[in-house]
Amino acid sequence: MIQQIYPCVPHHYRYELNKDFQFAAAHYIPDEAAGKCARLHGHTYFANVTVGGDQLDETGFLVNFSEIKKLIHDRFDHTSLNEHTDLFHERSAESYPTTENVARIMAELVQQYLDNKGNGAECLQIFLRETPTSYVVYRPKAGRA
Ligand SMILES: Nc1nc2c(c(=O)[nH]1)N=C([C@H](O)[C@H](O)COP(=O)(O)OP(=O)(O)OP(=O)(O)O)CN2
Ligand SMILES: [Zn+2]
Repeated sequence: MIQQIYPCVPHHYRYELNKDFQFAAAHYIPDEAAGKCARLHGHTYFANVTVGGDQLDETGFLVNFSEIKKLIHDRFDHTSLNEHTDLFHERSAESYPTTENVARIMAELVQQYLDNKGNGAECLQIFLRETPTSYVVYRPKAGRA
């Protein structure tokens, strides 16, 4: 089972939920500067999604753990990230499937789901490990005034 200490995100919500899961995916970074990563290769990504909120739903959930996993896992597992052209493309570096961009897009997908759910929950952090030695932490609200 995935067991790891993740960085804490500061917030004032009463509830904080975390969901760990993994997915296997291929990708390449479409830029020669990426070196060996410009060639198609694969990873088992390990993800931790952090959601905060004050209001539970009628089931007593902030959000169903399994829905958080499904949102990302069902979409990306055993796929090539570069083929998700609705999310990733080669026209700008902000849309290359780098760990940073994958983490940000995961946060956006989770937040869209939470917005539709309607109990004010918020995606606070994505921890995304691409290799045993490389990971990114993305916090949607960090850097805002
Ligand atoms: N800032 C980023 N740097 C790199 C990314 C990235 O997404 N963001 N991606 C890659 C490659 O895709 C690669 O899969 C990961 O690179 P790296 O950590 O160098 O992988 P190694 O397993 O070779 O690492 P070692 O610790 O040297 O074994 C590259 N950079
Ligand atoms: Zn890679």
